[in-house]
Amino acid sequence: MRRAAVLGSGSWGTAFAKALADAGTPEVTIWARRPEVAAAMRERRVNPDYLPTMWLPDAVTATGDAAEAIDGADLVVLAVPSQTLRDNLAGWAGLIDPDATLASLMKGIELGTLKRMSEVVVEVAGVEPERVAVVTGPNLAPEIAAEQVAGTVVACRDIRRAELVQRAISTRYLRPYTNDDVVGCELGGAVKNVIALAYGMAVALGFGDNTRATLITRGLAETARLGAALGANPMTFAGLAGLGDLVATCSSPLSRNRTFGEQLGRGETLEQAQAATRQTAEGVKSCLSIRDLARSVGVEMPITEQVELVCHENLDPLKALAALMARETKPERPGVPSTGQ
Ligand SMILES: NC(=O)c1ccc[n+]([C@@H]2O[C@H](COP(=O)([O-])OP(=O)(O)OC[C@H]3O[C@@H](n4cnc5c(N)ncnc54)[C@H](O)[C@@H]3O)[C@@H](O)[C@H]2O)c1
Ligand SMILES: O=P(O)(O)OC[C@H](O)CO
Repeated sequence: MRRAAVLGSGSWGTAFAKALADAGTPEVTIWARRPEVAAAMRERRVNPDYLPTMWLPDAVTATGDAAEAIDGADLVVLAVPSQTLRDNLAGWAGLIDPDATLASLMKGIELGTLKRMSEVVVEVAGVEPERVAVVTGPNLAPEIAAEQVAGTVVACRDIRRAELVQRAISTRYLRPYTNDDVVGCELGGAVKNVIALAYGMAVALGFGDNTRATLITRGLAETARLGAALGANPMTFAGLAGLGDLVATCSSPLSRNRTFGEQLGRGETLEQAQAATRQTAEGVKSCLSIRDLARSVGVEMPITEQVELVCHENLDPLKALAALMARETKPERPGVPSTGQ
């Protein structure tokens, strides 16, 4: 890649820009919604709001003008909150080079349309699905920013484009793998946020490692069931985009979703938890769209259903856990995704 635009200056967009530059992309321009954040990045060489301790490489600059960022970019990276993608991209679509690769970093499902982020990109930008890559995996931005070693996945229907993006972010601290299962990789990233909310609630309520392991394992089971119903390869969920990201997000106090779940578990209301959270905990909105998506294909997602009730119907998290334990008993059947287990 010669020139990359990173649209969104949150923690992941900023850390991803560093990875692109460290991997050898000569020009990386971050677009920030607030011009003062762009100015701070240009002048002070840090993103003061999101990653104040990470120095931006020389190849990275920032602007508040999306057209300036996108101009001439052969890689356009989308890193805004999922529910804002449609409106933002509508303003950017006409600026994107006809052969540019679009890479989505977002982990959510759109409310209302129930579309994955790459589907929104295809629809709004009017591009072929082969031009859209998804980058997802166990990638807590502060750890990548600190050059802590991690794997990630670049999923794309066109394996040549997946390899282009793979090369563009391959550094001594980030090891990308390609995958052609876009559906599975995206669902892994979106659903793990919801399971991490449940995990955070369990942590705050004082539950131990048995509870936590059960939530991770059954959370992965319902993710794989949804994936199988939507045409994903069930084995994707055993990889970095599935189990890897789920474990990282649930285990890490750096996770916004797990932290938000802990706040709910301590008895805070949705509004109180939102007021204390400056960054996006995608699972709070995506629990609604993922629940609806599962229902639309007749898949049971009991943890997701309970998380939605806690977040949006004020259900006591302890009652949500009790409801999960009171479900009808059944065989486990690991590795055999079906709709209703
Ligand atoms: N932070 C991470 O560790 C991480 C890692 C992997 C994936 N992701 C995913 O990447 C996406 C972006 O997350 P993030 O952590 O970089 O930042 P974020 O979600 O907290 O916010 C992204 C940026 O978008 C801006 N923003 C907020 N509302 C906006 C709007 N209406 N229009 C345009 N911009 C707006 C914010 O100011 C911020 O600069 C999310 O989908 C997230 O799940 C995050
Ligand atoms: O901070 P979270 O909960 O949005 O998680 C960040 C990343 O998705 C982890 O891979």
